[in-house]
Amino acid sequence: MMEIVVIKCGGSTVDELNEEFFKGIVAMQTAGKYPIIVHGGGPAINSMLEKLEVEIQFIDGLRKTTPAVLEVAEMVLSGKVNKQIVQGLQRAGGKGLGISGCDGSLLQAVPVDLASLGLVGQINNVNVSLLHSLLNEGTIPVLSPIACTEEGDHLNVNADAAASSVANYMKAQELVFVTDVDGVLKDGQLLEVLSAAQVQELIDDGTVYGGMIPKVKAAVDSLQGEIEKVVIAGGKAGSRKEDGTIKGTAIVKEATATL
Ligand SMILES: Nc1ncnc2c1ncn2[C@@H]1O[C@H](COP(=O)(O)OP(=O)(O)O)[C@@H](O)[C@H]1O
Ligand SMILES: CC(=O)N[C@@H](CCC(=O)OP(=O)(O)O)C(=O)O
Repeated sequence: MMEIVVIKCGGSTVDELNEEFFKGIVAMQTAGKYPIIVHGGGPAINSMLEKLEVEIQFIDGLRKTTPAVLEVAEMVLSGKVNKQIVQGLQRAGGKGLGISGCDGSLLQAVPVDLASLGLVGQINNVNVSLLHSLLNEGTIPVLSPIACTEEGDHLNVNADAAASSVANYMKAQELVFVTDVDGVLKDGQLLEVLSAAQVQELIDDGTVYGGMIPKVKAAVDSLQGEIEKVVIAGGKAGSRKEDGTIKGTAIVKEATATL
């Protein structure tokens, strides 16, 4: 069976990803696994919107996406950030292949709530045969989270949710969220293992807030499929333990330890 690993690169950390990170992904492929990257780019979209003086608004962690915002989000995600990651892979000796979720109807979606959120989508299908062809060609697909509707309209999708959908439709073994913190923290301490129930407690008591909420929710959603474990980890070089393994929070179906 193909061992597929979906790696979500957060926009918060994309500029910090170094050669070691990309070499790690290429090494994963050399070891016989099939990595797929899904990336975000929230901070880069914000800075472009600011330059263009377009209003920025988030509702429950999702960007309100007017047609003007979509144009900028698509340009930044599928143009700038996507190619930055492809370049990182290529410099590390990998066959990075950048593709937007709209190309080949890779990510198909429906609007979440047109009236309040505008052109924001939730994925209801993934073109798995196209992704399998790309994997079988030896490429490392790099997906930007712009999806399309049956009518061919483009929608902006939260990248954590997009990564979780790709992992579920592709029946991935692992899903890793790479972000700008070492994992889920409580009082400054890294929580190494969390169950779905514990994740909900941490949201309810405010320990998990903001951009960490869609990540832990996407992690819990993914555990309903074949995936046994989802990891939230830091992408910076400093986010590694002394033995080189990446620090992180594993979210599992059932955790044994209490918080
Ligand atoms: N309990 C928590 N532990 C760690 N980070 C948290 C927690 N709650 C909220 N956060 C915030 O979530 C951020 C990561 O989410 P986000 O900025 O959306 O990253 P990304 O762009 O990688 O998706 C962290 O930088 C931190 O500010
Ligand atoms: C609908 C929605 O919110 N889309 C996100 C897509 C990018 C993203 O999710 O980037 P991060 O992973 O860096 O947060 C946005 O426009 O910011």
